[in-house]
Amino acid sequence: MAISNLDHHAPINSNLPAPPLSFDIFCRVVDNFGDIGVCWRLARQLADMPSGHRVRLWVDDLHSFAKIETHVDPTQDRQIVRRIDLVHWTVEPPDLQPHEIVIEAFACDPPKGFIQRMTAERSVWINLEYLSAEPWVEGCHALASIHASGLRKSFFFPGFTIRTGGLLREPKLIKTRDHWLSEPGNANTLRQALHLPGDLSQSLQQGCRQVFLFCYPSAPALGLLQGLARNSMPSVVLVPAGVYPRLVMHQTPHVRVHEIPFVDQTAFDHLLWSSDLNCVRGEDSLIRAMWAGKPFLWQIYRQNEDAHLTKLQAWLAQTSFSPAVHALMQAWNTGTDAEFGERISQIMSPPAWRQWQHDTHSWTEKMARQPDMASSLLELCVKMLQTG
Ligand SMILES: Cc1cn([C@H]2C[C@H](O)[C@@H](COP(=O)(O)OP(=O)(O)O[C@H]3O[C@@H](C)[C@H](O)[C@@H](O)[C@H]3O)O2)c(=O)[nH]c1=O
Repeated sequence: MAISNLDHHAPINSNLPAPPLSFDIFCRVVDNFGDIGVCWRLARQLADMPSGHRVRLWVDDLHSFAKIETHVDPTQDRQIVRRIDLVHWTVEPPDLQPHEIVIEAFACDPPKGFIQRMTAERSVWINLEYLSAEPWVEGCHALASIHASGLRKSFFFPGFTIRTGGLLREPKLIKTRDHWLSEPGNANTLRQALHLPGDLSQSLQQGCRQVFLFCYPSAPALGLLQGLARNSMPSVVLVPAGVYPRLVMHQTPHVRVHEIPFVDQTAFDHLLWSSDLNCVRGEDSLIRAMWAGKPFLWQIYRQNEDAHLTKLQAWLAQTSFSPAVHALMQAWNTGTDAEFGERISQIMSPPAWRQWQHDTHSWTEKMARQPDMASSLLELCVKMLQTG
């Protein structure tokens, strides 16, 4: 395998080529919503850029997609949603001409016939990798290998440092968040749209704690309720339907649990922004919780041989959280309900909570100063087009 490393920090030759560009993004939904979540965000950000890039997104599972984007019709093999050309990627995919840039998400193997046509078109081929904070990522970002077709395929690694491909962040996201939060009516409108019962909405308006819970079934969620119960402030825990169905049986008058419907990615952000504590999972919601800037717990997607725990440690090492928050995150991923409940109740003491709020806020600010992923990806693609 021939490997080359394109210097992605070198300046772009501004003469070549002129935007707008055209993109194919291939997405196979392996599990859950993270694969399509990342691809959809990326597709939207590219299509929304002022240059007016053309984006075509190939997705094999339209039903999962429709849960996080209500405009998607799972019965339609071709449709335009938010100016993006959607193709249902079936076992017999349509023979379409490849665009200039082909993004293969998470090594999902575009169709063979399509790759052959990419050779004729000399399309730029990028493999978008999963997010990891492990140190080796910096050394592998933007490396290329020569595929059997003769095409060069470059490996784009998102990440938390400037030597990686960065994190998905729409332009002015932090300003948009602050503007949305500055109008308290926005949170109320969101709660109405989620059909929250009047008494819960009222409690939240009166300052009761809002907790958003998006986790895997192995999370010590009962421990979370126990920890919240020990705090003097009442809580309302909002759980997307199907995420933890048994939890509602464990609610008390002091810690209420309410199932909410799945929402689109914009409303998902609003939910995170308006909550006091966010429990998130996987890859994409971690980043969204980070942009919300509120204390959050991350449950990492489980991998064979506990590889995910190494990733969790690598990520924690890059944050500026206290040892108590490190232990809390570890307990959220591997601890019992009792252990987690004890730790969360300790961290809810006012000084520890303020410290966590402060540390999350500063980490978010630091990350928001780095280049965002879509811009870095675009920069790499332009260089690839220039170098041929
Ligand atoms: C609950 C909810 C989620 N979402 C979106 C937010 C995210 O884009 C997406 C959830 O994706 P994640 O947070 O990544 O978690 P996930 O567990 O759904 O997806 C996982 O899939 C595996 C295959 C990956 O390897 C994991 O890393 C992870 O990405 O769903 C909504 O838009 N509305 C909702 O109501």
